[in-house]
Amino acid sequence: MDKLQIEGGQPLNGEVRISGAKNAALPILCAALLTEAPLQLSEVPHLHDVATMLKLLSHMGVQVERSDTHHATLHAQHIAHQEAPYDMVKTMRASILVLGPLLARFGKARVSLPGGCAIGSRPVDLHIKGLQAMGADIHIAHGYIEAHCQHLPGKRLRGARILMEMVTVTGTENLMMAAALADGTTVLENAAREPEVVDLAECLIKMGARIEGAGTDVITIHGVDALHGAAHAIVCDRIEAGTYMVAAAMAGGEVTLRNARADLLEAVIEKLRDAGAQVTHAADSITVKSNGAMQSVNLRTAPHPAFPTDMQAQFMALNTVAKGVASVTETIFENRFMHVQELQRLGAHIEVEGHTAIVRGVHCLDGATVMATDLRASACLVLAALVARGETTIERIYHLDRGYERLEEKLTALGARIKRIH
Ligand SMILES: CC(=O)N[C@H]1[C@@H](OP(=O)(O)OP(=O)(O)OC[C@H]2O[C@@H](n3ccc(=O)[nH]c3=O)[C@H](O)[C@@H]2O)O[C@H](CO)[C@@H](O)[C@@H]1O
Ligand SMILES: C=C(OP(=O)(O)O)C(=O)O
Repeated sequence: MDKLQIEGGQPLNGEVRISGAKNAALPILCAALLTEAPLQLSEVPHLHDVATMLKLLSHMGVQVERSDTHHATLHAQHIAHQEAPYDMVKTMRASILVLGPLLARFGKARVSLPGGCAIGSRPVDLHIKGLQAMGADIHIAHGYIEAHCQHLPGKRLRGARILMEMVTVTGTENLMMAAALADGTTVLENAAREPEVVDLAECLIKMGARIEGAGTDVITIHGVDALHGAAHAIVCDRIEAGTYMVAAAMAGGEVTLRNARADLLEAVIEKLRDAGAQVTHAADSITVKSNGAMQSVNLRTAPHPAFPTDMQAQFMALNTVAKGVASVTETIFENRFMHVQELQRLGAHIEVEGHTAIVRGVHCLDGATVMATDLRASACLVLAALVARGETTIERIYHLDRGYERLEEKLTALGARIKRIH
């Protein structure tokens, strides 16, 4: 299994190009299932999760053509199986995103239940309830969600008003895709406002969907009979961008992110400024300048546009070496403090009380061997290692490859001493 070895203490300087967003690419790849015409995608990030999704879609019969690593054309003309098997779903929860499109276009779907993961139990009950409100007949058998709408007129889902009791990102995306081909109008209330939901809506609109309100908490979808092909560039990854911004703030130096949008990162930029970093931006770039001396920042995760849970672990790393005491509260996932124990191995002072971690900044962290447990926990350990004294070895880095494209190459170009050991 690959490991990362990082020699801490180098400032970061230069430019880094941010890739397309994993969390936008995954639903948009599934949107290809909604049409028999080709969907041409650019800015597709080169990530393990994207490869897994393409494997799942190919298994169903989608033809995938790659002209290079960042372009993919998906053609879902002939779908042989409307099924997502356990072996594929268990490695990537976002596989649940095939459920809405399959049911909407083919009137049936069989998708393995995703089950829990390191950060929490992550049920999909709201995806199921929403599809049931649209008339689908759904039951769970042998660990699979078995859904059909053969009994409905035209074997089509029907539009419905759906009030989602919690804000769910993939739940909103699944229902928006299903509603795009439903008979009548669907109104999603308490919808997720994340930029990745907006990017999916923009792609669906290019494919002929009639969607209003994406980016607000009420999304209205007027179902159409069929969607057509389109070309779409995936929005930049705000979480990858945020991770490099925290790296620059902690390590000190001046880093410019290209293909990055400050308007998608307002809560993160505000916290970085509170911590003492200088952040400036242009239309599609962000620059972070820092002398490496950070102040502690309190934070509380919540749905967009508030502070994202996917940046919580990275800011925990920042707080471990900042001046003062910070409280970090996680409100989205029940078990997203797996990095705390590993940060403690590097000398961090952190106490966890329920959903809040109290972090007392220390003068310096010391390199050690640590283990990555999930995607953002892994990123947090990389950030801590960049400023720790001596060498840190991070084991189980396959989690990082799910969500960060060429991480060690990008950091090396900025001046970090980091290498992958196979
Ligand atoms: C592929 C993708 O886009 N992943 C992101 C997506 O995950 P994902 O879409 O899985 O996360 P959700 O927004 O659905 O989860 C939010 C909360 O709602 C709960 N919930 C969700 C659905 C449901 O049917 N029932 C239920 O109780 C979850 O357990 C969690 O506590 O949004 C999360 C929250 O911003 C991010 O951390 C993930 O990076
Ligand atoms: C939790 C994450 O992803 P996923 O929902 O794909 O597990 C993440 O991107 O931080």
